[in-house]
Amino acid sequence: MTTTDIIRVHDVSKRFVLHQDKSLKERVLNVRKAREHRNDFWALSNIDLTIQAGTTVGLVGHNGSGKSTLLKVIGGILQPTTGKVERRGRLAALLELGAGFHPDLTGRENVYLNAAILGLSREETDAIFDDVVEFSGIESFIETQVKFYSSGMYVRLAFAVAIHVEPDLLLVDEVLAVGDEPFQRKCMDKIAEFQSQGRTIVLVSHSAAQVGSLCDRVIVLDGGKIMHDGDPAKGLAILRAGYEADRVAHEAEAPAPAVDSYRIANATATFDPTTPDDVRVGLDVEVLEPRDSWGIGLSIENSLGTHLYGMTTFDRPELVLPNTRGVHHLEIVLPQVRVGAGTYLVNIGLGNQAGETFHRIAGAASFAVEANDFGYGLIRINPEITVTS
Ligand SMILES: Nc1ncnc2c1ncn2[C@@H]1O[C@H](COP(=O)(O)OP(=O)(O)OP(=O)(O)O)[C@@H](O)[C@H]1O
Repeated sequence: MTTTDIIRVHDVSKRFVLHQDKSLKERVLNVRKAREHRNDFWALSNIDLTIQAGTTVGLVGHNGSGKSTLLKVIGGILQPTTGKVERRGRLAALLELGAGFHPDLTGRENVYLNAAILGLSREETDAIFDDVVEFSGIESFIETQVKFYSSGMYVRLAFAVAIHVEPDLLLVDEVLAVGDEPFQRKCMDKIAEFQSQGRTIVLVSHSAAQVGSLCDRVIVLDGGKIMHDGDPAKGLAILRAGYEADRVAHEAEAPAPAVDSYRIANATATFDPTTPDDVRVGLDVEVLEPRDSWGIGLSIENSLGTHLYGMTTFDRPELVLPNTRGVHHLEIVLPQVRVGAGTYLVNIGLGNQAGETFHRIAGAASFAVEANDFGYGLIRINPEITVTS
């Protein structure tokens, strides 16, 4: 390790053994054959990485890609099957909900127990105790056994302890998502303060916004292997592309919707950064059986499923849509769609004002925004920066 390295993960693989025997009887009968019945599963394969002190690293990936396993291996909570992990400095980890807390002890007793595990003396814990309780915001429950805590209360107390023991390295799994919004904001402020103090943070998050704004490095895991290690915007783009591929595969499996009067025959969407930032949606609608009236609904979502925009033609009463049998081509231009880099889905539905749906295709078309103008995030901004004194 160089002096600035705080973690070094060297060729680490982690195998879990999944036993397939279902019943105790089967297990007793198969006691000799147990080895034949086990299924090895590699949750991590040949992971190499070095984390420098003072950096904030985000671990992202699909469910089951190995993020939590890697975080636990980094934290020494799980031993790798092969390879080794070197670590320096004081470590505080917020992993599974309730991990590190004894259910029969009170909040107060758990604070002392946790702090002791993290290397603090009784006097040192006395000195931080009031701040821990104040930060957690659960003063009135501090003498209650933690088995009676809600999941939010667990996380509040665990995070409060973790940040007050002055760790060099903070590991945070998805647990923070459990807290309510004001508490999450308070945690984010604290994490930002940690960053400014030069501490190291490794976090697992499903929130692209959180990772994009906090991390200076993103590691994308897929099937226990590193797919990307480095630039956060690129990492998040790779992750989104993966979600999009899954969605397309899922759509392909979905049964075709019932169609009676109107049908979406074709849909395309293109993004043109030169126009500037127009999204052009081309739509072929086949009128099979004309009704009194019909309209189009359109919405845009990102590949993490966040709904960004929606409209219907019913809100434009002056618009007259063709209503004779045959295929009609329409174009809907959405100007100035200043969304950040990523792939976006266009959902289209045909129906009437009474709420009847004739045909709807989720993800009827998609468009890609290649790059951000400057910085990163859900929207694209090109800031003007001037020095005024
Ligand atoms: N103790 C265990 N025994 C057996 N398999 C395990 C164990 N822990 C994790 N796994 C498996 O290892 C794989 C990786 O799990 P891990 O929890 O690291 O994924 P993750 O990326 O954090 O997922 P998520 O986003 O769902 O939290 C999963 O397939 C999981 O089922």
